[in-house]
Amino acid sequence: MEALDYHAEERRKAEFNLDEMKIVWAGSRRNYELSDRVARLVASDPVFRKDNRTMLTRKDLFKDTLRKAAHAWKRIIDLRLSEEEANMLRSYVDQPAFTDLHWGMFIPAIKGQGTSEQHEKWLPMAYKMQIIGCYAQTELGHGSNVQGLETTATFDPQTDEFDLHSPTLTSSKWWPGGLGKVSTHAVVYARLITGGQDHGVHGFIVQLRGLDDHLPLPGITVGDIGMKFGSGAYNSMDNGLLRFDHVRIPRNQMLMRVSQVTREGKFVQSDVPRQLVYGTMVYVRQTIVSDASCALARAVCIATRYSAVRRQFGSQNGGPEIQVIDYKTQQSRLFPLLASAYAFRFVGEWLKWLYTDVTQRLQANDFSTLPEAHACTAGLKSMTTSVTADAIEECRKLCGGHGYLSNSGLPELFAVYIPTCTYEGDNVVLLLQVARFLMKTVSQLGSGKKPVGTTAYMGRAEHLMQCRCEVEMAQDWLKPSTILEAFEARAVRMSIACAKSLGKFSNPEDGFAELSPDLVEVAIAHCQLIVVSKFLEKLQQDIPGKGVKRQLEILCNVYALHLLHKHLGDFVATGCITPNQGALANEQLRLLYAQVRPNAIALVDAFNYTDHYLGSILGCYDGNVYQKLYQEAWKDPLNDTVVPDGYLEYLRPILKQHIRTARL
Ligand SMILES: CCCCCCCCCCCCCCC/C=C/C(=O)SCCNC(=O)CCNC(=O)[C@H](O)C(C)(C)COP(=O)(O)OP(=O)(O)OC[C@H]1O[C@@H](n2cnc3c(N)ncnc32)[C@H](O)[C@@H]1OP(=O)(O)O
Ligand SMILES: Cc1cc2nc3c(=O)[nH]c(=O)nc-3n(C[C@H](O)[C@H](O)[C@H](O)COP(=O)(O)OP(=O)(O)OC[C@H]3O[C@@H](n4cnc5c(N)ncnc54)[C@H](O)[C@@H]3O)c2cc1C
Repeated sequence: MEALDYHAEERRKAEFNLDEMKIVWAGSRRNYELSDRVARLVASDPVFRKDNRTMLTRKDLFKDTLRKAAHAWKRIIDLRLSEEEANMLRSYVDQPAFTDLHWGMFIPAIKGQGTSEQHEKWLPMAYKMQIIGCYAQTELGHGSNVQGLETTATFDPQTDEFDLHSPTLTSSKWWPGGLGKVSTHAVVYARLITGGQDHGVHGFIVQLRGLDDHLPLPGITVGDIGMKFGSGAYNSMDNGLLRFDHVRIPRNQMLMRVSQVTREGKFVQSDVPRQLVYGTMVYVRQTIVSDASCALARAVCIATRYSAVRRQFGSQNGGPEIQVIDYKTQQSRLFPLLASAYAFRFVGEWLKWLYTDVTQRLQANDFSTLPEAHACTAGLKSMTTSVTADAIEECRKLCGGHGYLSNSGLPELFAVYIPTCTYEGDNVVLLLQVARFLMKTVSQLGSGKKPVGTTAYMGRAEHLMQCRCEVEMAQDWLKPSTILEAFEARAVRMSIACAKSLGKFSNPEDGFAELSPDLVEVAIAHCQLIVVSKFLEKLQQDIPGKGVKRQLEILCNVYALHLLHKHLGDFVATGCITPNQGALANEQLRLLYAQVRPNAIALVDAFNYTDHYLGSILGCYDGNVYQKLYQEAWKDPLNDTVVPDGYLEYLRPILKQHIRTARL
């Protein structure tokens, strides 16, 4: 018997080839096939079940995470999965674990900052998981200000060793994932001291626990920092604390690609810029942008499918009520998020390319694009994660009361997702880095140095400062060049206005501090321009499949025009558009929502998420929401007994007292 599909009618309405859209979303046919196969593999494996994890105690959740990680590793070995497939498998297991840090930061830190001898020694053990590592940078007293870290690594020429020490309480390492209970090793960031001189923060490979007994090595105090936000969620991770009491490590465990310490204790700074010590963060920030599109797509998929099932008001002659997805307010809240998921997907693809390019250049000692890579990864990480975190909460509200149920999947997704706005760099701190980069670019405009890459538009500042938007009718807003010019003009005008205001301060740092809220806005305008322009560039490509390109054009316009509507104040205040042109953009936006509507379910089907990965009754593929909610309610442990525990001690005495009082 064919399973019932409550979304069948919605799926029939789609005006594009879904299979081709799935390939666009995955990036290529090969990616699609790999990811589809691995997602199904995980979904069909009972060990990877996750429907009960919010009910587990912290200890049980942690053990469950260890069990899943061990099983995942066994599957990876048994099936001889490639590195790419293994990464996919871990992400579909969908439970934050120490392995995220081992593969995602420990190994990349050694690869990026180690010498070839260090690669040869450490990477084979790490790849085989004979050692497990984490990334120990943040301290109790300092996270954002990396130069303010206090842990010291003092070179002792007598023994050819570094002495790792935590001189104060605030120098305790605090937060590193995987550190609390699992890691045998860490890349530790500490101030390098040789001959009494402080050379700033560098990375060191430090063994923390015995490989036979897992006990902390002498001089090391290590443990978990405690429960975090939400139930389940990020509590599967052992974020840890760590203190060193004069722990000795050999000299060759300092990561020495950027700087070296010789046998005599001489500090040698190579040609490589010191910022490469921050390279692992740049790598991870880049991956976070692609992950943002996945998390956003997940929330949007749940809210869209549920909005098509849910009906409220408007029944005519006893007929069905209106699907909430047909309310214009629902569409105006939901469809921009759907469009943002696609937009972040494409900018993530582009950022991956940029990162690969900069890595190849660095290997050839070309450091010219490093500032641009830093600004793009910092800015886009910040913008996409802030939008996604807010969007997950918006999707919860879009699902009404049932969105607040744990089994909607949204509370846990929110709890797991929100720290991305903080880790790998607080989002405001990162936007201020982008603003610095933009102010530097503006200050060089008259010097003959042509801005390149994502700031190339600033080279056309003269035109962009005085151009007038030519929109006369709503449909004029559909011209890519019109949209692009409006976003470029807004970004350049905001940058130049801020640069002028900065110029009024005698001390530029004072000016930067004073104007920082405006500078953050400037950075956001620049990042939004990057996302819009990369979406438009994507549309220049040959995109096969009936109606696929057309749908992407609609989504691109929704993305750009909803931003224009949201930030109308910026656009109008900088004189890029008139208030009337703003109103026309809004009119066009409403027309676009009507075009998205029949395709909405198919557009979220294109994410190709299994029900296992989505983990949401509201978002399940077949839309059989009510029956599943009803069945699920009875599985709650509170319903194991008809009369709850505690009735006799606490409820009955009150009730009885009530009866006595009533009798009086
Ligand atoms: C429902 C279930 C779902 C389950 C999902 C499961 C999956 C979960 C996966 C989770 C895995 C992810 C785990 C994440 C773990 C998190 C890890 C961390 O957080 S690690 C710690 C991260 N820490 C930070 O990011 C710290 C932020 N601070 C900094 O980066 C820096 O201190 C600073 C950039 C803010 C300032 O640095 P400073 O040296 O003081 O720089 P200046 O401002 O003085 O700038 C000097 C100069 O350098 C340039 N610069 C700065 N940074 C970089 C860089 N990274 N690359 C290149 N250049 C850089 C800067 O622009 C300046 O340039 P100049 O030309 O001189 O102006
Ligand atoms: C779940 C999670 C996992 C983590 N995993 C790791 C890990 O594996 N390894 C690791 O080393 N670290 C890890 N961290 C730590 C993380 O990287 C830091 O918390 C992060 O970099 C922010 O630093 P902070 O906590 O010092 O925030 P703070 O800098 O103290 O921020 C507090 C507030 O001050 C503001 N602020 C700070 N500086 C400025 C400024 N210059 N201008 C304006 N405003 C400012 C911020 O915007 C924020 O509002 C993790 C954190 C979390 C939450």
